[in-house]
Amino acid sequence: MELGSPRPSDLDCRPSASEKSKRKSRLLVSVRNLHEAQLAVDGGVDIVDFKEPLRGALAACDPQVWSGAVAAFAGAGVMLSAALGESESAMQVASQVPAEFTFAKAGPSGCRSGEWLQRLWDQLPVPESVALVPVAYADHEAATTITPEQVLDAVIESGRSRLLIDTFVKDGRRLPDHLDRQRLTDILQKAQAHDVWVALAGSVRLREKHRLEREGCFPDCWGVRGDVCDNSDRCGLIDPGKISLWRRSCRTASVVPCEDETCVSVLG
Ligand SMILES: O=C[C@H](O)COP(=O)(O)O
Repeated sequence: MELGSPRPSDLDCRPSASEKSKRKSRLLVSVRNLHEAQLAVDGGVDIVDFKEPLRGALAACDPQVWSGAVAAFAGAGVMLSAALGESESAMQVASQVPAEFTFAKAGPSGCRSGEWLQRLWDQLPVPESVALVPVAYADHEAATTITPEQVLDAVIESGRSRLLIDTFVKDGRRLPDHLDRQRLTDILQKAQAHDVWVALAGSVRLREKHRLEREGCFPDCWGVRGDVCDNSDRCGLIDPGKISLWRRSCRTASVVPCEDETCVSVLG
């Protein structure tokens, strides 16, 4: 069953065995410096995303790290991404994103309407070659902004083609604590119907990825930081072994072939 087609029941929403093999997602890992970026590249991630976890959900790294990344990884077969921070700080650093980067992500904090957000996206001075990735927060109230559904509508209305859903407050609560399966699948279905590429993030653990996939949530990309760090501390050190587990999960089976959490936890 394609995500854009009607779903007769929750049970039918689960993909068949043949569909499972087609469900592969990109893997984005957020790093804070070039050393961590090298670990991510060595671990085979698709997108290396630069952000400083100590300063918030989507805080930018020093632009010197961005230029160092171009020198180190251009031609390494990996896409580079920059977190720009929230609306106002994003405006200040957007023009410094290297043209060699593939993506730049801007947070919606304080933007209280779709029009407001669209104005922000239009005004951000990212280089033309860099795709702006609008961000929605699952816990939007904490960021004084609109819901992920409303952000998706603004993305569609503005003719943009990407959306990252993340969490604003990193307090242990995770994406599914704010957005239930029904809302997530509805968002993904609508996005797919409008050719919008969606990345899901927000303190997601590997076992939750597996569970969400069993429930029919198949984003184009999964974004992680905390779950690939020692002790799942997003400000801690990156663990290459955890990157491998995520990479294997994203590149091979999107859905683990069992239903119980014990089995999932072996993989996750
Ligand atoms: O863009 C994705 C985020 O970096 C995810 O970070 P997190 O897993 O610590 O919430």
